[in-house]
Amino acid sequence: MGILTLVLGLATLVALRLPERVPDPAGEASYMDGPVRIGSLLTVFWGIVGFLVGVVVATQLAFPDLNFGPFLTFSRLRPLHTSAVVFAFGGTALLTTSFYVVQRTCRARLFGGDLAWFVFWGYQLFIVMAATGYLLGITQSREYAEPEWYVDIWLTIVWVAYLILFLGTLLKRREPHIYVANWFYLAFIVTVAMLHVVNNLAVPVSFFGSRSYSLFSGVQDALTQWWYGHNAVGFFLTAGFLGMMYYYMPKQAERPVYSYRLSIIHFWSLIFLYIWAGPHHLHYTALPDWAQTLGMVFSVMLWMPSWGGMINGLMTLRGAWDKLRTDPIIRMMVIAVAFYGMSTFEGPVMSIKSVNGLSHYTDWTIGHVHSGALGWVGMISFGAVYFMVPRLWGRERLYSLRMVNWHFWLATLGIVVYAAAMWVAGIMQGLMWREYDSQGFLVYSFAETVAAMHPYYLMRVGGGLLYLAGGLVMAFNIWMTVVGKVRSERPMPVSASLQPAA
Ligand code: HEM
Ligand code: HEM
Ligand SMILES: [Cu+2]
Repeated sequence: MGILTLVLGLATLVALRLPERVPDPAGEASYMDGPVRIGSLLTVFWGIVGFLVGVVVATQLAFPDLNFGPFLTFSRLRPLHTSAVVFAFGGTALLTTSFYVVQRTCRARLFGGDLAWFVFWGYQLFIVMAATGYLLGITQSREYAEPEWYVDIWLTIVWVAYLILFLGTLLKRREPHIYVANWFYLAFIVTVAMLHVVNNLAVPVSFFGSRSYSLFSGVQDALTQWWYGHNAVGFFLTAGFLGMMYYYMPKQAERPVYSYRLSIIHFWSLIFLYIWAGPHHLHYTALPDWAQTLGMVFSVMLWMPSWGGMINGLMTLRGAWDKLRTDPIIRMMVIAVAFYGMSTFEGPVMSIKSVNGLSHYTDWTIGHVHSGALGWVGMISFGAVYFMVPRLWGRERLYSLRMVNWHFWLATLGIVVYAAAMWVAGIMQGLMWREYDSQGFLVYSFAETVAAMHPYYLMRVGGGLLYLAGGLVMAFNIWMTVVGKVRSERPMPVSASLQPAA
């Protein structure tokens, strides 16, 4: 609350002292790209912060002595990691790209003038309030919704403003058609608003204290949390990023979307199915059996639209596959879509009750999370930033394409190491927990299964470091592009078949 007061106070002072604004010479005719520029840079910044904290928590799991209390224990740094990557990195990427995409596909300036600045900085303030709370030990202990009531109220205000901004821009569009990317962004904004409000219904203990009590209890509470948690994956980590895919992939490939009809089917089936699948997080709990089965069935059905979307993305490259050799940005987008396909195949498999009986509580889940997170969410965002930055600063091209290539390989290698280590660790863990001897006694104590994880946790630290290194290469490349440098380097190889005949 102190931070909120301080920031709002300072902002008021700045606003009061600001000289009379010179109206933008291009006025309504131009796009509002100020928040998009800062957002592109902050996406990179938050990415690196989030990956760094990820490497720290991964190292703490391998070496528990590295828990330095009370501020830097695993328990406080873990939500710092998840919020930094999902909400700070992913959220800033979503806000930024949605501002960019909606203006261009509607041929309209963002609605509401400075409203966009309020939404942008208001969201950044939310991130800072949430993160400082975690380190101080303030949490309502709901996964992916840890911030307490005072932060939740602030986010609600910002989010409603975001919805008004987005809808307003759609309404004043000068393009008869609403491009499909905007449907995905809109679904993301509307659903996240609903999820956020319901999941955070709580009564504060006092006006000046941070503590509150949830309106729900028992199994209803669990179901509310996982209705939220699962759809946070579906609408925050999936729908919004699909909006990105549907705009930036065709742009970078210079090809139209493979099938517009498929994209509409993809959209409606995805949003209809996702909302029912939450109970797959609560298999074999006190949740009624029918609800668990319902969650499982809808999860398995989700495989279809997910792959429809993946195929639509990949097939956009038809006739342009050679670009995979010459354009590392396209390569980044393709691997993103491939990981989207992989994690949306793995998810339905894990939602089957008998499989979940093995995978639940194990590192298999963590591997699944990160193939979606590092592979899909991370890579598609990197691709979008690489696409936007030269255009936003009026540069002819990025500082270095070869560095994009380095980033691509470092990140891909990092994901593969991370995911492979977690699959082996997770399945081993699950099998060790259920290993009985001929007399019916458990073969392994829990501590033994923890010790068996050590080598895999070390491998994960290695994978995380590679991914982080890729992020640093990107930060350097983006910065050099912004300051206007162009690296003199050999161009990326052109495939032999495309070489002009001598
Ligand atoms: C350098 C890269 C990264 C590393 C080393 C890393 C490491 C970790 C570690 C060690 C955990 C805790 C696992 C546990 O409690 O057993 C974790 C959890 C998590 N991470 Fe990451 N992470 C990275 C990047 C990301 C990214 C980019 C995202 C999302 C966009 C992400 C999303 C998550 C989520 C959602 C969880 C919670 C998973 C669960 O509770 O099932 N991580 N990460
Ligand atoms: C068709 C799509 C998908 C289905 C059906 C699905 C299904 C599942 C299942 C069954 C679990 C394990 C629940 C448990 O045992 O606790 C899970 C966990 C998770 N999945 Fe997925 N998944 C899908 C796609 C994705 C994607 C694309 C991402 C990321 C971008 C993702 C992120 C997560 C996260 C963060 C968790 C961990 C939740 C937690 O326990 O903290 N999922 N998913
Ligand atoms: Cu789920």
